[in-house]
Amino acid sequence: MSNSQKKRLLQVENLSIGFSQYFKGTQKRMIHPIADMHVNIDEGEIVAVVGASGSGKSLLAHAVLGILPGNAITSGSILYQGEELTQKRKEQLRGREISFIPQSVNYLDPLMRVGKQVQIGLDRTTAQVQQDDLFARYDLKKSDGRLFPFELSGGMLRRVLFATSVREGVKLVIADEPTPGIHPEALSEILRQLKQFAKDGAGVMLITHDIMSALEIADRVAVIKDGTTVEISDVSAFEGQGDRLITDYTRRLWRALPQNDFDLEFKRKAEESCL
Ligand SMILES: Nc1ncnc2c1ncn2[C@@H]1O[C@H](COP(=O)(O)OP(=O)(O)OP(=O)(O)O)[C@@H](O)[C@H]1O
Ligand code: NI
Repeated sequence: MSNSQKKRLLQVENLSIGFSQYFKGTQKRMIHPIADMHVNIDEGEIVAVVGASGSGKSLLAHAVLGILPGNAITSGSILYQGEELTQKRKEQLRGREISFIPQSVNYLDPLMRVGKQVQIGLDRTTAQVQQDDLFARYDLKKSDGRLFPFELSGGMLRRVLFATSVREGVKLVIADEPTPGIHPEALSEILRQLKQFAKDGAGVMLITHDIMSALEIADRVAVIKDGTTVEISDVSAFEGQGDRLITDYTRRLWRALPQNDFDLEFKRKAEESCL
């Protein structure tokens, strides 16, 4: 897709998420893991969301999908195709136009055969053929479809999760850590599939710890720290010593990658300058 055709698909502004919690039995308090988070995704664009564990990446995804727990209180705005994404609209779009590849295999139904789970949302008459096709694509045996989740390995379950997200007419794909525990061929298949979603015009939010994979396929990278967006940069800024990156935090993240083997003096100076 050329730039001139690209349209804004998702726009998250000033997102804050708090939880009311009981402590000491009866007293109530609020915690605010997310404050003033923002991110936007255009049609045909892959935006990677990276950040430390607990920084709020999954909560961002869950807020867009409308699957936050009941005690969550959110503020800010989430626009999808220029219109406010209300809870009702989230529920209508989820699993259809907006597809979710969850972080945990616990999202699968433990009591349903995995083949049936992959068929959810598919046209009845062609569901079996499509399932066979998806299983082949993700290196699963046809007979695996008759198994229950507990009978599959972690890597196989992740591939089943991926298969549940591939639907015709998908416009926004939210993939939360889709790659851990996946062997290299399946990893490149998953990255290829995410790229294909984007090529077909969908927007992709790729949440990951795997910055190298993210840089391989993403157009832009949003860096999240302590529940806030610290930077959104073009992937091209992740080169050399990261001089084109905006924040020291992101520069440090980039320089800390194993292949960016800068000399120690440089690392020390970089660290001092961010303290
Ligand atoms: N239901 C909840 N109630 C209270 N706090 C929560 C709840 N869910 C998440 N949090 C807190 O919000 C913060 C962000 O959590 P989140 O799951 O979004 O992190 P993450 O960036 O996805 O981490 P990881 O990379 O480990 O998956 C964490 O500190 C977490 O403890
Ligand atoms: Ni997470």
